[in-house]
Amino acid sequence: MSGSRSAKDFFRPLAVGAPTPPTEIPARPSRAIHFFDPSNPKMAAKIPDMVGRVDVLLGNLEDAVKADNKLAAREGLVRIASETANLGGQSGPTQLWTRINSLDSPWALDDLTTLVPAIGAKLDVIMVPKVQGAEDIHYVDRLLAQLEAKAGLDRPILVHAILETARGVANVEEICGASPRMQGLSLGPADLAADRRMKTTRVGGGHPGYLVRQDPNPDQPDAHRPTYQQDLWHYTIARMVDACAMHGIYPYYGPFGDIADVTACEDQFRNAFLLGCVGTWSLHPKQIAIANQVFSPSVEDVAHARRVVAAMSALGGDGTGAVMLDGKMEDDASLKQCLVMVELAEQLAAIDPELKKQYDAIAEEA
Ligand SMILES: CC(=O)SCCNC(=O)CCNC(=O)[C@H](O)C(C)(C)COP(=O)(O)OP(=O)(O)OC[C@H]1O[C@@H](n2cnc3c(N)ncnc32)[C@H](O)[C@@H]1OP(=O)(O)O
Ligand SMILES: O=CC(=O)O
Ligand SMILES: [Mg+2]
Repeated sequence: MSGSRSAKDFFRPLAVGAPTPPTEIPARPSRAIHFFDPSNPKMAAKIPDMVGRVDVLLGNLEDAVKADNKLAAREGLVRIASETANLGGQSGPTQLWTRINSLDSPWALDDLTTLVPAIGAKLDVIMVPKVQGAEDIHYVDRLLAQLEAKAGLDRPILVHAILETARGVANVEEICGASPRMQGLSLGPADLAADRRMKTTRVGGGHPGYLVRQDPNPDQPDAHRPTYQQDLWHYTIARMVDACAMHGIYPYYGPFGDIADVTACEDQFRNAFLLGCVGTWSLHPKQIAIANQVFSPSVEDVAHARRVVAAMSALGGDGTGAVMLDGKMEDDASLKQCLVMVELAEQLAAIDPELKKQYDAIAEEA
């Protein structure tokens, strides 16, 4: 919770007539947040067909959009949101998000004052880049409340922060708790690497130089010593996951810029999934399928999780006690992990008919 507001005020609207802030952030499937540049006619043309096939479509207005195209991107997003059926809003199969320009840029204010009146009812989440601390969220929070009140919106637009500065990482817990609108965090490995003065030149992913080497064998000092590449982003993602879990919001991996390396992309996404992230960014259409697959629990894991839930239910259903399953001890702690899997599988099955078929098939086999 914000340090500057009392508990009773935290969930009051920040402007007269603005919608009431949410007390809980719903767990809507968001395995892939697919980025597109609304000023790029080829990308824009593909958006209607992507509705229903990707969990989130994000009209990007920030980095990767040329300065000369900033206005066209903003206007393009308004047009796409207005003309595309079933996109955004609470009931659509595909959420509509945007990434506005950074708050110190010449464009951020116009991004918000244009988008909220024009397409506020369809916009689910606004992603704010380069968030440094709670003060950035407080600024967006108040401005959104004013704009929502003026536009007569009845549902608050949620806010998502990109963690991509050293100060942002240092302030991660206060950013997550700065507003009841906070929906989640994404890792921004490219800007974060630059801000930290890391010696990398990539957009996310690993680096072959970041490794540990096996100790020498005293009996064979000249023998080959294998090396093991380490994950540059483990520390930051782990901090994000804890900060988000503590505040009841959702962590995401960010961009993986090596579009051609689908194998390493899948590995990076899976590390984030296993650590607790709920989704990732997709920069190119071919990353959508990778994200959807990685951020959906496997049928084997869901089958196992259901067996643990059934075994613990047979014990009385209150979570107490322990059972042996396939030689392994299961108790309340493993039951809770299994419930995370089962609940996620149910949420995804509700929006993904192909996945539903796979999960249903294993239920019938069991
Ligand atoms: C560090 C950060 O901030 S990351 C976030 C910001 N970056 C982005 O948002 C990048 C978004 N993606 C892109 O700009 C592009 O995918 C690029 C530049 C990486 C590659 O683009 P291309 O060289 O055109 O890729 P490619 O030729 O494989 O594209 C195939 C088709 O998919 C389209 N396409 C490519 N990316 C996308 C996308 N993100 N959404 C929709 N369509 C896309 C292309 O327009 C092309 O269409 P066509 O068949 O009608 O010609
Ligand atoms: O915006 C994303 C990043 O990695 O920087
Ligand atoms: Mg960035």
